[in-house]
Amino acid sequence: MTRASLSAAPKTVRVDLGDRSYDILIGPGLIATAAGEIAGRLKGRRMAVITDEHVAPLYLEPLMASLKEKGIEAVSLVLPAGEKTKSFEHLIPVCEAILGARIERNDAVIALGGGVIGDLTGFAAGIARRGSRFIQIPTSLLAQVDSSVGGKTGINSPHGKNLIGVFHQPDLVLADTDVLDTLSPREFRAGYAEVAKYGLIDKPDFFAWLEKNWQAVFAGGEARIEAIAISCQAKADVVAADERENGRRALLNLGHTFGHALEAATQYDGRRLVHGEGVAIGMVLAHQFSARMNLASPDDATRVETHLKAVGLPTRMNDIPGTLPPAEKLMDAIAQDKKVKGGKLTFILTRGIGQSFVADDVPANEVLRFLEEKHPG
Ligand SMILES: NC(=O)c1ccc[n+]([C@@H]2O[C@H](COP(=O)([O-])OP(=O)(O)OC[C@H]3O[C@@H](n4cnc5c(N)ncnc54)[C@H](O)[C@@H]3O)[C@@H](O)[C@H]2O)c1
Ligand SMILES: O=C(O)C(=O)C[C@@H](O)[C@H](O)[C@H](O)COP(=O)(O)O
Ligand SMILES: [Zn+2]
Repeated sequence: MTRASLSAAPKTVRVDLGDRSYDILIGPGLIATAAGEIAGRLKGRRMAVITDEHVAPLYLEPLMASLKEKGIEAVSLVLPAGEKTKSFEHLIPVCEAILGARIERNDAVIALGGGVIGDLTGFAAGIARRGSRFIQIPTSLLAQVDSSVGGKTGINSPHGKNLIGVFHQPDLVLADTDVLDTLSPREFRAGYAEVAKYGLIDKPDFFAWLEKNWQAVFAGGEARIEAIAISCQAKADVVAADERENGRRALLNLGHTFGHALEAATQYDGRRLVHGEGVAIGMVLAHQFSARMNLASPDDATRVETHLKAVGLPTRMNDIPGTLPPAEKLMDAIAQDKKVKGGKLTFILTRGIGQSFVADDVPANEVLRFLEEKHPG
């Protein structure tokens, strides 16, 4: 079992994976004290920090100063920001930076950034020297509540999202909640979609709490920290129970089969659609499709859409700027989804708010007709 500590600051959520268990620390000021947390847990005194061009000017220097103060020798690599960085092109310099810095097995690779940097760096750490230690310092809301936890790493392909990668768990996650103040409102909203996802999977009370308190979560302070801790705890519980997605972990994919197809269809162009926005549209579609299959009430889909719209997220395919490829093309990306088994589609569907389930063998013709109806044309 995993458990969030109630009173301590920072809050700690433990991901319970036997001898690969690790802590997620959540709270203000953690970048400045990062080296203390790292040195207390890892023997190595050499690190490679990977970050992006937006995060580096804000947070790289304080992190490097903290490492230096504790006698940790570190190199850094700054990559372009955005989803297109999750590619073979950028994997190569990350691997070379790790090897060039002579990161040994007790040393570590640090991802300082959002989910793009976390997924790419985690993949490089997973393959360099057949597996190097890895620390996540997530700086976007999405990365703090989702991508930094659970060990899914990888890059995209024109064939689909995250199709190349490995499971490689971090040794530590440091979620400094102060850094969210510099995140753009659009990126904060995108991360919020993954927060709402935990409510829609199996926490109807949390979803209802978010409907009432989302403004406080956006404003910062205790409500925000609480929402992050609840999200991390939810993810930690699922990962501890099903690390490699043989069953229950697939629930974390709610909204993603549609969402990933839309990201691929927009060529991972963040000006049109970012991951969390795809998830928001995908979660509305998953609830609408469940209603169409007579599994849930259409009122639930309306409730989900109303809430996501209220926070300013896109909820329909026609909220995406530009032209989308036809529904048949979206089906090509859906057919590449990692949950497909024996050519049969698996979707996360729902019986109502917080009652999601894994549906195997979803008829492709029904999905196609549904997408044709919803497609902006
Ligand atoms: N591995 C997983 O389990 C998992 C889970 C969810 C999402 N993901 C992946 O995560 C990626 C999306 O992550 P994301 O939404 O963090 O995108 P991102 O990494 O592109 O970050 C969003 C933007 O915010 C900037 N940024 C990040 N932190 C900032 C800060 N504190 N201040 C100012 N700017 C900041 C970044 O430079 C970027 O421009 C997708 O590739 C998605 O597939 C992975
Ligand atoms: O951790 C998981 O498991 C998830 O599904 C979390 C998702 O939010 C995330 O976007 C993940 O990368 C999607 O996984 P994928 O296996 O469909 O690529
Ligand atoms: Zn996601």
